[in-house]
Amino acid sequence: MPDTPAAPVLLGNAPGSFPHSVLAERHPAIVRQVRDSFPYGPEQHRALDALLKSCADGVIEPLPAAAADRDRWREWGMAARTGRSWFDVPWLWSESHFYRRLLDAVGYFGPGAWQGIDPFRPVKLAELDAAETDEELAALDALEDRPEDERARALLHGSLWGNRADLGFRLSDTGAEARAAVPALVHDDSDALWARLPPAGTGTLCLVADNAGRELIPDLLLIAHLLGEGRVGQAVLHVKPYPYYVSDATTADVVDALRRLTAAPGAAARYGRLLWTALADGRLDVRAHPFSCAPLPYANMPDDLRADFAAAVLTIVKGDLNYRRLVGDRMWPPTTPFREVTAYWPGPVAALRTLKSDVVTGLDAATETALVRAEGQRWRTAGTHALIQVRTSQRP
Ligand SMILES: O=P(O)(O)OC[C@@]1(O)O[C@H](CO)[C@@H](O)[C@@H]1O
Repeated sequence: MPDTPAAPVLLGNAPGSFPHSVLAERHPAIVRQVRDSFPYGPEQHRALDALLKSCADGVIEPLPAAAADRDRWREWGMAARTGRSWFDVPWLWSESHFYRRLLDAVGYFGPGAWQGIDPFRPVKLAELDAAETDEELAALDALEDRPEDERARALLHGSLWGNRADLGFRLSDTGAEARAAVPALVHDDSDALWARLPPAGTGTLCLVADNAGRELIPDLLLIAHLLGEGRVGQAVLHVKPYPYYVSDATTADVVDALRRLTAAPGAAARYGRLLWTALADGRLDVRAHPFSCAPLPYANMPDDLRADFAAAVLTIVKGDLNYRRLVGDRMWPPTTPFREVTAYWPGPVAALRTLKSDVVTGLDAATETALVRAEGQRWRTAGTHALIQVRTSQRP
């Protein structure tokens, strides 16, 4: 980032700030929801109590000696954070570590009978089964006789706005779903995105998924369209290796979404079958890299992941958290050029995101002024605005 001095890293220690509210209010609400979702035993209830206490007024403890991922967390900066308040370390690190601890508390990492049981599965499934999902799938039928580029654009916007379907966000902001979205994007590089995905394209698309359910379904539909219409030869879907940020997609969620598609009537089932076949013949691959749950920005990504993204004609990075990791979780002035903060990314990259946290880059000054005039700073976190940002050249 040659011309861009680094902005301050976001911490959670300022009462009244959005990061502080996530640590002080959203995390306890998540613990309550998880506790109510399963008939956990006394050991798990005790561990959840201890986690609540630690998050409120305790410090970050070392991982258990037997934890299989101790070395990984050491590489991810565990030593420097151990013994410090959850509020005083980088917010991204603190949040990410919270999910690691929550899974530990409910026995997800085992050994034992609860090993591998996703504590968020009931809320994810409820969303997948909702009537709104039926309506969204039925709407695909009306698209079928539209020209290809019109379908492509509709599916891109479906994937973008699907990012509002974020269960963690809704838990701490109960009015979020009812609030009307503002359809005009705060930044729209979609022409540059389509230029990377021309008809008769043979390259590989990477899509770094965010939420399961009503976000993952439109992501899968977009992938199906691009494969089916020959805009890409292959696609790689990056998901989380374990449950994360409540509704983030794992491989199990991909399977649930595909089953939902193939069981639906009409066009939805055709998209589902296309994807099922593409998985079988290798045109679609699902990866769950450990770094996808790392508490760090993507600038720290390991070489194997870097090679994946370098080989893609385009990587689409979905959602708010991935955006924070893409540009660095910093309080950038909103007019900081997106191409500069993503200059480290090894290939062309596109961000599709609804705005649900303070971090934003790449806006023009007039847009920022108009947003502030209309909403103060609320536009950054309300989840009502969205953006499509693309950086195609390697260097700014
Ligand atoms: O990545 P997503 O699902 O779009 O949003 C993630 C989110 O709900 O969680 C974080 C705060 O916990 C913020 O980045 C944002 O509010």
